[in-house]
Amino acid sequence: MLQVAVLGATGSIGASALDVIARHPDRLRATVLAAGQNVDALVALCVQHRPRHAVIAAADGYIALKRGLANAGLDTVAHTGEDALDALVAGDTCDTVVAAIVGAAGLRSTLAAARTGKRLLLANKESLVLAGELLMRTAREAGATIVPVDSEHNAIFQCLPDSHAHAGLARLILTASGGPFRGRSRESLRDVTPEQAAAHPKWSMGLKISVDSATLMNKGLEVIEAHHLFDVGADRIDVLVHPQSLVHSLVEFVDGSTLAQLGLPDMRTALSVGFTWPERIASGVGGLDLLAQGGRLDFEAPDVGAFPCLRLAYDALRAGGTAPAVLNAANEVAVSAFLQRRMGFLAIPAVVEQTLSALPPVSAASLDVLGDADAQARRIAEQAVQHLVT
Ligand SMILES: NC(=O)C1=CN([C@@H]2O[C@H](COP(=O)(O)OP(=O)(O)OC[C@H]3O[C@@H](n4cnc5c(N)ncnc54)[C@H](OP(=O)(O)O)[C@@H]3O)[C@@H](O)[C@H]2O)C=CC1
Ligand SMILES: CC(=O)[C@@H](O)[C@H](O)COP(=O)(O)O
Ligand SMILES: [Mn+2]
Repeated sequence: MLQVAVLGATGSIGASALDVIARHPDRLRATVLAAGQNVDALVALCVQHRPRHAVIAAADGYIALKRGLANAGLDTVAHTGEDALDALVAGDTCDTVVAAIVGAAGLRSTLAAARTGKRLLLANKESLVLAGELLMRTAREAGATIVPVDSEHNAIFQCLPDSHAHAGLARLILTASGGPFRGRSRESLRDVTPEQAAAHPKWSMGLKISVDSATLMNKGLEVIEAHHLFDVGADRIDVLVHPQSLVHSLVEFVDGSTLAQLGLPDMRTALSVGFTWPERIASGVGGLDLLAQGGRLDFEAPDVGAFPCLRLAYDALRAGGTAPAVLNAANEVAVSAFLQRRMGFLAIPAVVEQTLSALPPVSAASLDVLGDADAQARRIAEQAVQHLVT
């Protein structure tokens, strides 16, 4: 029986992970559920899944969580704070961790899982963008198994089963849906609303990643994520827009073969792979009927003129050091300001670019250096937001 900690349980990935877990009561059990601030949703999940521990990040939610669990007649133990979460992730109530907290807030618990050699189903791409070398080294040294569950990286993972395949690798091709604004000019995006930006054409996801998909920053973060996961340089990672979102990514080999993984756009497939790979279990996702899906697979080049975030991410990866951490932090500030209607959609790449220019990269030697870069970038990006709106 795999004992699973689901971090970000109240989110979109959390829901998909818990759906797969509930389908396999003989093999999978949710023992730890963690969320940010949504106490009611966390208690409801505890009623359904009966974990041993529930963690709410926001300290002011602790009493309500404790009371909610008691009122529901559960013996689930309530916790709050990052130290408590780290201890649970590292402890023996779980052997498998679904890392699905959104943003840099997920780094600490992701690292705690890696440090203690757990099976890590990694959705929280920001932790790899921020501290990829450190996270991969930590996992390697501790013997942790990282299974990427970001759909593109999960596809590549399935196409690269062993070191022989890796040795013959020519390039990775990440597919992108193009987001809700595919085909539009840069100027036409000036007044788009958060609702329009968050309306992803193919995937049902949290707000932050949906906006990232609309700017193509999601694909930029994924290029950096792929670099760390598969140890491939920026020059051998390409992006291809594929509006049907049925081909989840491709791997080209030196002999001219290209392998791809296809399936309906539903994260339960990638999560199922993560739980039991190399064995496959039912995920609840049906098979892919290509004719029913329209009978065609289209591909086009990304438009980096209209969507400069993709170029900024490649630049940050090539610059190295703390640049990806700065890119990530500035993007988190900018997306949040856009969602709060403090600035327009086109200001997102502007804030990221200004922050990157203000903070030249230094060697990302330690977690402290990366933490400082993240904090400085957030301050500078916030100033840029204020400057843009005044
Ligand atoms: N959704 C998807 O299909 C995909 C998502 N991903 C990645 O997975 C991650 C999660 O995405 P998604 O599920 O869409 O996001 P959601 O916004 O739907 O969910 C985010 C989750 O993180 C929790 N959370 C936020 N801040 C904290 C914190 N400080 N401590 C603990 N928990 C916190 C939220 O809790 P609360 O509800 O209480 O606020 C919620 O459970 C992101 O990194 C995203 O890029 C990758 C590929 C696909
Ligand atoms: C489901 C998933 O993995 C997302 O990251 C998805 O890829 C977003 O779609 P875009 O291709 O539009 O960024
Ligand atoms: Mn993805």
